[in-house]
Amino acid sequence: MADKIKDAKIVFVVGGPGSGKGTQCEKIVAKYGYTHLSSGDLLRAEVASGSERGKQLQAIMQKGELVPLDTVLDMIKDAMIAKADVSKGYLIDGYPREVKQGEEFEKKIGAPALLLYIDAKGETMVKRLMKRGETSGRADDNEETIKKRLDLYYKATEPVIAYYEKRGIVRKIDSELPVDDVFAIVEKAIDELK
Ligand SMILES: Nc1ncnc2c1ncn2[C@H]1C[C@H](O)[C@@H](COP(=O)(O)OP(=O)(O)O)O1
Ligand SMILES: [Mg+2]
Repeated sequence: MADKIKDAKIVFVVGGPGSGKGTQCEKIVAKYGYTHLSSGDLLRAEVASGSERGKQLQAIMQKGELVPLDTVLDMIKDAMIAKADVSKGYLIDGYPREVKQGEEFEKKIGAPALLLYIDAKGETMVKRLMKRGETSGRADDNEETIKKRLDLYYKATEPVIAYYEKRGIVRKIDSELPVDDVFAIVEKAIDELK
């Protein structure tokens, strides 16, 4: 079953909370026809379903912690397989959150062709998240949880970037710029893939 997605282009989209991953992914989908899979959105959908698993996930996410690796990976894999016939490529947004998650992804699914590192300053991310929190309805867009998410990002996720830098597939994107200027840099990185 995983054979179907073995040859697909896989792009990891990594960056801190509020750095602009979702914003850029939306634009990539519109221009390139990629499938956007946000691990956070998949998890929040599970929470919204009201299932028992959803309730456990909500408790973890509300604390700003990482949910168990196998749970996220299974959800991503199922979503990838569901789109295998129509997808030009996959944007894996918000995953891997830690090096171990990247290793498991490659074992069970495949290797990424590119890692887009969406880079913004800590203070910029906090500002954007506080603003997003006014309308997002996300339980984790509040000051206390934002701080925890940022700490965890620096501790667990930045090593992910270093790990893939050694493989030469990281493209760092300056996400301090206005959205369209950020996208101009993103486009170059995607175009190089062809
Ligand atoms: N380059 C940019 N300039 C200004 N605001 C931006 C931006 N990119 C994203 N935003 C806004 C949109 C959202 O309200 C908020 C967080 O963006 P997001 O795409 O939801 O981030 P992420 O998915 O990385 O958490 O910041
Ligand atoms: Mg997002």
